[in-house]
Amino acid sequence: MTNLAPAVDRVTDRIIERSKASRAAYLDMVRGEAGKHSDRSFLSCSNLAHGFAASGEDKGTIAAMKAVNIGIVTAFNDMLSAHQPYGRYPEQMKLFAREVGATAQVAGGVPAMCDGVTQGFDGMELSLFSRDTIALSTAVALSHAMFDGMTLLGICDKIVPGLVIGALRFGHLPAVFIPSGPMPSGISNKEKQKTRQLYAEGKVGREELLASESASYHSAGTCTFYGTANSNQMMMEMMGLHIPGSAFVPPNTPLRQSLTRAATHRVAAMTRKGDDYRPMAEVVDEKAIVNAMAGLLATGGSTNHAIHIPAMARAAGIIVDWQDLAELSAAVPLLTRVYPNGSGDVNHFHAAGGMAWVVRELLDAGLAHEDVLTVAEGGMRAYATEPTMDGDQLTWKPAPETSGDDTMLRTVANAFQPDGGMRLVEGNLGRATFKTSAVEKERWTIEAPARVFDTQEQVSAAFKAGELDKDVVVVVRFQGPRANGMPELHKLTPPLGILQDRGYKVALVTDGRMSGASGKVPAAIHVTPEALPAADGSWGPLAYLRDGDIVRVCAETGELSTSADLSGREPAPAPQAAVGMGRELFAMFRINASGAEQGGSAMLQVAGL
Ligand SMILES: O=C(O)[C@H](O)[C@@H](O)[C@H](O)[C@H](O)COP(=O)(O)O
Ligand code: SF4
Repeated sequence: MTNLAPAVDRVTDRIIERSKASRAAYLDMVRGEAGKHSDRSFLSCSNLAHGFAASGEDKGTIAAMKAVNIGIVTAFNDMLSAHQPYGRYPEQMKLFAREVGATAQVAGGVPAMCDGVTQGFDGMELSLFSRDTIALSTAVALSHAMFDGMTLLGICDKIVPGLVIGALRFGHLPAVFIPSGPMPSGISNKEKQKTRQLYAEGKVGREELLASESASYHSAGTCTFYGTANSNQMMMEMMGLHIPGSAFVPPNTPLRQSLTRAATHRVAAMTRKGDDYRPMAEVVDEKAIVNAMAGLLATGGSTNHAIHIPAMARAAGIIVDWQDLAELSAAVPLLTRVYPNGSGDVNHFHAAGGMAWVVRELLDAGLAHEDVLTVAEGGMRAYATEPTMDGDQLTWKPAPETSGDDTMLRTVANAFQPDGGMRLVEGNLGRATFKTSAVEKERWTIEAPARVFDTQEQVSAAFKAGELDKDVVVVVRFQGPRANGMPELHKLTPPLGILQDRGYKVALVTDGRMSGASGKVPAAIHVTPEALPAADGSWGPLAYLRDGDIVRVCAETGELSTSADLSGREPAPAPQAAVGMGRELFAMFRINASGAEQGGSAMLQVAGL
């Protein structure tokens, strides 16, 4: 085993030390649950009868209490192309479970928002808190306590983080996450972006735009850009919660079905009923969280994980912050360029060597922990292999020795950037995330007069009126968790990209989020503290900014500041909380939300996690 890189060792030790009390409390809770609820023997006859009444041919097996019963938590719906294949999974998984003398039941469903459907509209203001809604729904499903193990069916943005958070609170059970795979590649992302910019300039109409979008997002499976959904799949590999190499195998293929079968069999083999008990609580430890961060940085993954990783970690009693991420980013090189960080998509990435390549490179360079418990036998090294069919047998082969495409996938020794895709920028405007992997290096430093907006619609109107045709730092505030649920402002990418293409120096500064698919335009996002006043009445610095203030964003020096003297200024009036599209129902999530760096969660904050 390779010696760990000093930064990985240092950050891991710091996280372990910082988390000592909270991690011990978490593991005590889990051990207590394992004693009380690790199978259904504590349930009453009436509870049990209700629990297996509709289980058909599995009833006798479940009632006999001897066989493993697997709980399936599913995020199936027709809205997410990535989740649509899940509709048929439970029936298949019941067959697979019976193959090993086990049973499976759908414990419950969880909601799933497609950020692509809600992007740019009111529904996007529910997106971040849909993660916690998913965690709560996962707990409701598993609270039936009929299960010896659990399988989680979810892929996209807030769904995997929500499932991880919810399942961790049942961490006495073994867990395997089961993806469905990316859709076949459509038109190139560059073509898609070009048509979008032409539409934003009024040079093509909705008909051409819809044709282009539909040629990109064209069938079942995960969208193929490397956004939050596919960053989730990378993380599940890095955390050892997938069957190795499951992340990017296409849907509706024999290999995909074999991986789903293997996942079902694997959960059945890891319960307390057998001799290889692997509770999720022990798989997701500090080293697994560091491995997830290392994978995120090495692949230029979604900035949303600067928020979700702290939240998932807290659910396991582990406290991480943006300084941890920044120090790892300085040590973990960028090994991949997948759109929006390059031109190829996840199908090309998978074909070029994929996650097996990334894991091998990170392990061999000591940039990820090898001595971790995973759901696979063989620990983290097993994830440096890729699954394939040998006849009808599922088998694994080592990652390729040479990259299938070195414009997309490289070794540590020949990385695209010596550091990871994400930087911390901070100063008198707060702390923020800056994704360097998707922005040309000459745009990492922008200093220009600010134009300050309270909504993304105001930005679009100013763009259309030609008011932004100059060097400008576009500030969009009151977009934080407590203000309006911290929506993604991804619709700003085309107009700001046009300004950039016109030769202007442009940057975005916001307490909101961007899509994992956002790129091209330098952006300091997740600004914390957010503009809206905290519970103690203190306003975030963005609330005091005015048009014309000089703002400097610099990913090289890690700076986010203004030369304006904000002292003595009155804050801008905060917008009223919106109603409609269900947003009023999420007021309790907004009022109690923690800052983005702590995970942006009312649920975790109020639970004291
Ligand atoms: O974080 C993400 O990855 C995004 O939320 C993504 O899931 C969303 O669907 C984008 O909006 C897709 O990009 P387009 O909107 O450009 O299609
Ligand atoms: S990747 Fe984004 S747009 Fe695609 S299905 Fe998932 S949530 Fe929807």
